[in-house]
Amino acid sequence: MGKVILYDTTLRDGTQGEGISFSAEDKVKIALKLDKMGFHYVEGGWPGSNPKDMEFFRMIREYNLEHAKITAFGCTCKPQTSPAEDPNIQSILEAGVQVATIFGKTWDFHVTHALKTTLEENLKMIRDTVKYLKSRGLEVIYDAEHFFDGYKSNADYAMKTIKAAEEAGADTICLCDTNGGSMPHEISEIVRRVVDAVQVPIGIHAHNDCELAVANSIVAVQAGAVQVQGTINGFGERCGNANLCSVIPNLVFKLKIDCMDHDKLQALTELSRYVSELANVHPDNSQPYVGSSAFAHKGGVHVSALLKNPETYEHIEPGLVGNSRRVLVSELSGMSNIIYKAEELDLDLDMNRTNPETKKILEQIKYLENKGFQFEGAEGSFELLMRKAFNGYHEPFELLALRIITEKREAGVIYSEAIIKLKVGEEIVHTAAEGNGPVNAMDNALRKALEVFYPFIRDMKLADYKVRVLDGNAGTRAQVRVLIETHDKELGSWGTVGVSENIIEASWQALVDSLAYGLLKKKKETEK
Ligand SMILES: CC(=O)SCCNC(=O)CCNC(=O)[C@H](O)C(C)(C)COP(=O)(O)OP(=O)(O)OC[C@H]1O[C@@H](n2cnc3c(N)ncnc32)[C@H](O)[C@@H]1OP(=O)(O)O
Ligand SMILES: CC(=O)C(=O)O
Repeated sequence: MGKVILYDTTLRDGTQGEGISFSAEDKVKIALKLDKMGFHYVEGGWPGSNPKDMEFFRMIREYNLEHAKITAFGCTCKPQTSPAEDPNIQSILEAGVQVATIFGKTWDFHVTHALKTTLEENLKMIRDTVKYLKSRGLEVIYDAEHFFDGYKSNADYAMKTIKAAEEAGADTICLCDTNGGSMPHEISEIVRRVVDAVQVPIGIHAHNDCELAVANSIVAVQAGAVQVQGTINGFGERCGNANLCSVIPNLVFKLKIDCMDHDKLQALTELSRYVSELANVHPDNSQPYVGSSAFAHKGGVHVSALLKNPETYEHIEPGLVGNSRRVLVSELSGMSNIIYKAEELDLDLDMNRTNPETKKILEQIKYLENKGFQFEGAEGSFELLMRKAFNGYHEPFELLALRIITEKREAGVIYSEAIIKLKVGEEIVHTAAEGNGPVNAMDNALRKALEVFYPFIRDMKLADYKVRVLDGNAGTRAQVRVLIETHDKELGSWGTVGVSENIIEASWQALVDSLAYGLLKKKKETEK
């Protein structure tokens, strides 16, 4: 198998996914990234749909792209009209692109029930539209909407529609599994028949309604398709499109098909997270290849083998797609997890299987996890725990007393104040601070007391604060887990955890670890 052309439709079909929207500026940023990665086509949007998509086409013209051709999307002209008078087609010309992607109807049922026209008229619409855009000097990709459903319903008519596109001069015909309901064996067989019957290159555009969009894209390529359409992170209408973050490494590493340079593929994880960030959606941790759990190892048996050879539990080397290996520490850990983690964190601790402290700390982790702690997202608390167990750690401060008052005053305003007494070295600090709630007041008071000794904690910002009720049936008596993420410009981000039946106590534990770990990181940084 030779080369496969990558066609990204994140900016068009991707934005048809629920909750996904990009500004014109963000679309430009994504298009530039895709270009840099070596994507061959970037579908920028439907210029006839909305002013933002048209604005994208105006903005992207200012850039000289290295690899990608920008395509503008639209449908065939309306029944009984000509493309020259169809505003949707005219907007494609206005977009100033060199490539138009036009979708047309394949399925007889859609022609009669959605377009409400005749089968003959639909063929004319396809022919006229493709011919018109070709006559205006554009490369034309013809997306055969519902091709597989159409083929199953009336193969003869489905073939006539793509023949009409071919005869009118379409440069590529892309077969769409629009409703995402086809099985791999159907895709494979139908693509093979089409490839034998037409001369133009064939593409595949698969939706994920049966969780098969990636598999269907792969079998289509094996059956002769040479273009794959899909989106970053699988964003798209309903259940999404074929996820190119999976399709591409599958093609390159599993089928040895040339579609992206290996050095560019190393930016795939970053691309995936960048697109999620701009879409303002949380990255899907369990995404194959690029998710943060894709190479995260939790079970003790796995980690033990991994230490001997990573290939025992990894199908590829994570760095090939720019991802990295992670070892999680939890109640499912064995000593291998602890030893691996200590090495990864570069802890100068004498940690090995024969050292009884290693076993003790493993037991302590299991005990704490059983109580509701979770160290997977709290590497700060985990490292402090290990350091405390190995005796080389001195707490940077000690709590002597804490009092929090919450008062509801006139006009419904809630007010909180925390009064705190700490021992820092040999000194006693006694201070108070207000906040918009008890946790905020406690945070402010703790920082106020410590800033005198450690001024750099001003730069450590609370980036995230999550509370999870652990036993919902206990109502307001329930145990809660607080996870805090702290960020510092210089030191990066770290997570800490606290668990208690009292939300203030759980927050206190996580807050104390957050600052104590920040101080430890700072100390390590200055000693470097
Ligand atoms: C399979 C796909 O994902 S295709 C892409 C789908 N994406 C989108 O729909 C997002 C962008 N769409 C839009 O902004 C709007 O739908 C527009 C601007 C394109 C059209 O808006 P309106 O003119 O108000 O039409 P509306 O959205 O209500 O209906 C779609 C029309 O397109 C027609 N149509 C659908 N497919 C085709 C086709 N291949 N060729 C020609 N006309 C088509 C429908 O029959 C319908 O026309 P009708 O109102 O005369 O029945
Ligand atoms: C064209 C397209 O997006 C589809 O048929 O799914």
